[in-house]
Amino acid sequence: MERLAPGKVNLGLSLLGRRPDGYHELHTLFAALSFGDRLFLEPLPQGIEFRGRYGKQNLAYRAAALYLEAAGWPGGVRIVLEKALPEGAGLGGGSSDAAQVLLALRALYPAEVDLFSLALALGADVPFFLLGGAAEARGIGERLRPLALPPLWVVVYAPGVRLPTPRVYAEAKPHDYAPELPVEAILEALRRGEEPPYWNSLEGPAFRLYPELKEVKARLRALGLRGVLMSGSGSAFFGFAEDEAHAQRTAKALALSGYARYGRIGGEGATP
Ligand SMILES: C[C@](O)(CO)[C@H](O)COP(=O)(O)OP(=O)(O)OC[C@H]1O[C@@H](n2ccc(N)nc2=O)[C@H](O)[C@@H]1O
Ligand SMILES: Nc1ncnc2c1ncn2[C@@H]1O[C@H](COP(=O)(O)OP(=O)(O)OP(=O)(O)O)[C@@H](O)[C@H]1O
Repeated sequence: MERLAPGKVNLGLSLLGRRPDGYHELHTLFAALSFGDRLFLEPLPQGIEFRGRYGKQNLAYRAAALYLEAAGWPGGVRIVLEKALPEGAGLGGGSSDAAQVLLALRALYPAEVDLFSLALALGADVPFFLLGGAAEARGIGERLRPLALPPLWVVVYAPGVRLPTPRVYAEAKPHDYAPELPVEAILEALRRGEEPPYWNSLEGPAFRLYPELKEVKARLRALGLRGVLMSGSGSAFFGFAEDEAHAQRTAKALALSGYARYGRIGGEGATP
């Protein structure tokens, strides 16, 4: 069984405040990309064979162990993970891999298991990837409301800066907190091809840690992309191109200095 584990971008991310448990209350819009990692899974009589980095620490491996244990299933699975998304870039790579493993194992070994709870235990971004497409998220990212997005050409660029998510959140200060995102105004601007009125509250902490990221954002704007924003906890940025030719040209120019890809979000073609 082969599955695409799509990446994601956050079409706006507002930090509403800090919770007693140390996590931050979020308001964000997730959008799955049309590209991502690839997973190959096949059933085994027992045990988990995993081929990919980090071994048993890999989120894909951990998702398999969690599901098989929760389902109480003696069977096992062989997983080969083919990474295509840059790690620690804010594109949800590991989270998406984990969600796809949960979905694949439920297909291989159906059981009365609360996939959503297993996903949330693996990470704040994992529940979204059980849905795919686009969704408004609250809480730490687990309270989801599906959204309909117009089809858009998106360019994603990650400079070679690895930004660990916990480090960026740890750097967030109360002056980085912001109100809720204007969801309807954002969707309307995206539909009209205008500059969306969104922001990412984690840019402040990320730019304090790595000031050179400000230049990255300015460069993507100078290339004519619209709605340029850092995704998640970074260091990846994204922006919208006028059409496929513009997206292709821009990704090509950016590929000379880091990870750059173009693809689609929204419309019916967003999720595989
Ligand atoms: C930045 C985003 O990617 C936006 O989509 C997510 O909020 C982060 O999701 P994630 O990478 O799955 O994050 P997790 O692995 O669950 O958490 C990593 C660390 O980020 C911090 N964290 C995460 C989510 C959140 N709402 N508040 C937080 O403060 C916590 O310190 C946590 O220990
Ligand atoms: N399958 C995986 N793919 C990538 N990283 C993984 C995986 N499993 C564990 N990791 C570890 O988790 C860290 C975060 O992975 P991930 O790629 O999800 O970060 P991210 O792109 O910033 O995601 P997010 O947007 O959720 O913060 C990596 O730096 C790596 O150390």
